[in-house]
Amino acid sequence: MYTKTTSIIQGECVKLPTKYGHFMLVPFQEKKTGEEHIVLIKGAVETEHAPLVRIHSACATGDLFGSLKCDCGEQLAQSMRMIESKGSGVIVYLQQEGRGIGLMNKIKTYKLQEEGFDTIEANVKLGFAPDERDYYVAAEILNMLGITALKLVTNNPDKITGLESYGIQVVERVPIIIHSNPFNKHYLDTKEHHMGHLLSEEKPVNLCHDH
Ligand SMILES: Nc1nc2c(ncn2[C@@H]2O[C@H](COP(=O)(O)OP(=O)(O)OP(=O)(O)O)[C@@H](O)[C@H]2O)c(=O)[nH]1
Ligand SMILES: [Zn+2]
Repeated sequence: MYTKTTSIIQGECVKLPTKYGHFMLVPFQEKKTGEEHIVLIKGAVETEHAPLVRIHSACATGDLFGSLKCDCGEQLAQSMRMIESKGSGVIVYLQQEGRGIGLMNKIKTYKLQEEGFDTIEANVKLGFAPDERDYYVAAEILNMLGITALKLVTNNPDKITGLESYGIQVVERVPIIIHSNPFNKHYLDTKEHHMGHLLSEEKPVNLCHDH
């Protein structure tokens, strides 16, 4: 169960004008590991009941270089556009490269994928679970921002259960519609059919009518 022991340091809050809109940026650092995470905030989210939030796991290849092998870069851009057009929301950018296995290992999985393994098989072949992520740090950051309920921008049900296991209430899932390309089609099919990602629905799903 989530406890309020703070294992994270919050840094200075500064303005970050971007091509998607104007945000405030706050860095966070885990005390134990030194790992750094980035939060972008738009609007007075601490006063909203359930602000729009995107929890995004780092993907250097997709987010920085525009790789077509995954949907990460486009999901991040769409989330920022969504928050900008709503006028408020939060991006929590977590250092969880390669679904938590790190860059070196993710690239090893890419090598295995070039040899014909899918994204799950490649992780397992290296001795990892298909997804090694945990959302404790995300929950802690959200708590520090005064956010205990939110609308989550995601297609991944594991993120919802992961956050809820640490006491964050996900009142709605807001899907991100991504169109596949020849380089990520197999990856997206695997996410949809073997990892439970909800890639075909188009409407926001209200998960919580009675709270
Ligand atoms: N191990 C591994 N990680 C990958 C691969 N392709 C992308 N990733 C990582 O997968 C993660 C995707 O992060 P997100 O986009 O936040 O999460 P998601 O599980 O796709 O869920 P939503 O985007 O919220 O729908 C990032 O950490 C990427 O680095 C791959 O083939 N193997
Ligand atoms: Zn990616």
